[in-house]
Amino acid sequence: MYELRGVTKRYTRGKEAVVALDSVDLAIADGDRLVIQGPTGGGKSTLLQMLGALDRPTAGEVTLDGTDLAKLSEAKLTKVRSENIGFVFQSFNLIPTLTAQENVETALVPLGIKGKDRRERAAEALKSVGLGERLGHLPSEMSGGQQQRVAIARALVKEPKVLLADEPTGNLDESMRDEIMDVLERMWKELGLTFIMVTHDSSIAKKAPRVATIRKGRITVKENAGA
Ligand SMILES: Nc1ncnc2c1ncn2[C@@H]1O[C@H](COP(=O)(O)OP(=O)(O)OP(=O)(O)O)[C@@H](O)[C@H]1O
Repeated sequence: MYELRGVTKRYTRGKEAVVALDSVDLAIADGDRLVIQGPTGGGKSTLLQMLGALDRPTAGEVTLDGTDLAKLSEAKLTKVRSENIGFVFQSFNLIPTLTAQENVETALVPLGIKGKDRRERAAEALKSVGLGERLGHLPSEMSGGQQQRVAIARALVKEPKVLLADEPTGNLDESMRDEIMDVLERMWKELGLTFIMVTHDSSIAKKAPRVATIRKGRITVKENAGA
């Protein structure tokens, strides 16, 4: 479970200081599905970076299962990320010269999983997102929706506790958006993930059980009884 207490993130741009997060308190239980929305520049991506241990807060605590991420060394943070946290981004971030299977395998390299085991797990993950027939395809040989499914398989092949997604449907048209949301929702249910997603899309936010809105670095959270 995540617990954020008084999380503040300040960036300095020249002489100007920007408060991207302003004393954010937030608890996210294991297995929760949380959507983060808000106006551009409000602090959504910054919050996701704190949750993903990609950056440290200026002040406050970000604890994951009781460990304060801000206090860990870089080496320990890398370990937490590679074992426990899967990331999916708007721009799929696949390696263009690697096949779908090889892209997924990259997530298992830091865990020391080798050879046949790695190939089998990557193939299995691609099958679970409906790409069992596309293992040998390069990103350039796949549609946007298929590339995002490879990215989802790469995020989930290591069986993380947490999946963080930053605008995962932002580069996709409406039909692919629905397809990707269906895959993400199915994975959340099947794998018991804690799933946290930033989106501008209000139709996605309407279906989420819990929605956090961030404006000017301040957070409000609403339960969505109908979802
Ligand atoms: N590395 C950085 N250096 C300086 N300022 C930054 C940096 N990253 C973000 N900011 C600033 O922090 C504030 C919050 O940015 P953030 O990217 O978290 O917002 P966002 O809600 O994700 O916006 P968007 O919807 O446009 O992606 C903005 O004012 C932004 O300009």
